[in-house]
Amino acid sequence: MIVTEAPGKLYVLGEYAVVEPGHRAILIAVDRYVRVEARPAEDAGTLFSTGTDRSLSWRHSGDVVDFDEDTAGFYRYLIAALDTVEGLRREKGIAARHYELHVSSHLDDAATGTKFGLGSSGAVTVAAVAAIGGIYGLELTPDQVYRLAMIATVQVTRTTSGGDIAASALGGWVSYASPDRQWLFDASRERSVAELLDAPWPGLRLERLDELDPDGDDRAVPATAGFAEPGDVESVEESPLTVRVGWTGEPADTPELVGRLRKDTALPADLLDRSDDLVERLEHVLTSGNTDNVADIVAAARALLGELAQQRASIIETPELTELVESALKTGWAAKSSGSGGGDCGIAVGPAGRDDRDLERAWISANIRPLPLRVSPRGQKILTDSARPTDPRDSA
Ligand SMILES: Nc1ncnc2c1ncn2[C@@H]1O[C@H](COP(=O)(O)OP(=O)(O)O)[C@@H](O)[C@H]1O
Ligand SMILES: C[C@@](O)(CCOP(=O)(O)OP(=O)(O)O)CC(=O)O
Repeated sequence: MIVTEAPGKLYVLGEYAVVEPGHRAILIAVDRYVRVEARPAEDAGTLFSTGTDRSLSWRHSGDVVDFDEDTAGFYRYLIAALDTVEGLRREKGIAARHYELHVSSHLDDAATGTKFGLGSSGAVTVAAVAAIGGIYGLELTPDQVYRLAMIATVQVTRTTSGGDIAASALGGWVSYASPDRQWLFDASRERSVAELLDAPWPGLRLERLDELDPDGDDRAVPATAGFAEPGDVESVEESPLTVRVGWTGEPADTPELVGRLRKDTALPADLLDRSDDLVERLEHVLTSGNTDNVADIVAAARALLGELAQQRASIIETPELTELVESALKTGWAAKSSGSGGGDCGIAVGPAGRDDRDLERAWISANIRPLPLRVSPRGQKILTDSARPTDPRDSA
């Protein structure tokens, strides 16, 4: 059996701008994971998920994979991941196998099922790609897992920037510029998967910015707890910045918000340039360790999102998010909404090691729920690998 995990994500800077190909964002992977178990099967494979009561069977049929249901349903991301990695397997001349994929997502609140907006479709796709790659012994690099998951995702939607996939594949702090998804979709019809793993992708930039140890132990703080005690997280907090996450209690509808903000036209060029500039400045903070300008950078990013929302007569920072940001500012943290806004999460950013007790108190009294999330030092990863034959080409 192969077991993989892939972390959820949060946007730190550059959301919305990053939807335009070639424009940039910084994200963190967070220490909540989607888990996929891949188990060998005989004549047919099956997809299972804790997200639905239904399973879905599939089988190899000549050069294609046949699924027992329309590919547009709940399993669409898993189907696309399977099709993509099976395409690569076929190109490499590796014998086809059947397997079950069992998916469980731990990104949402286990007790209430509440969605925190940590990027479930991205993490599911990434974890599935890694698991199927594991079944066939493909030894995929994080960059290759990103690319395979992105090729899969553009078969489902070309709206998403793929920032969630980037953070989930690489882990830690990730600097990202989105590829041209229409180009990628068209290229995926004309070129082999193997070629697309090596080719330059217009717009794409993918880089991990921190030096956190991906093999280091994760902290053991129960997911239901409030903030971690100071000291609990020392082993993973070597980056110059630390992030705290607050939840407003309102899930957001990202496709609806992105649609409303982009309308039929791309975002204004000057706004995209200013956003890229802020991303570059934060990248410099992370690589230089000089945190002096963080408050200015985060405040400018917040203002820029406000400008964007105003221009498009929409709302990114809801009154609840304003509360979250202003209460954090009063305790000396930099803060902004994270991701599409309209509810969901906000983040507070400060130098690593900063005491967070005042912030936690301020958020609780402002009716904001502090989420016990930290930067995940690891991206997707194969945790157990007990099914793989020594040479996958030997098995049918
Ligand atoms: N546990 C899961 N198992 C399989 N697919 C999942 C799971 N969780 C989410 N997905 C897929 O991701 C889709 C949700 O994606 P989306 O609306 O983009 O949310 P998010 O913002 O969390 O990525 C679901 O409709 C489903 O297709
Ligand atoms: C607006 C965006 O740049 C960021 C949205 O990020 P969120 O964290 O809000 O959420 P999901 O994509 O729904 O997981 C859209 C994009 O990059 O695709």
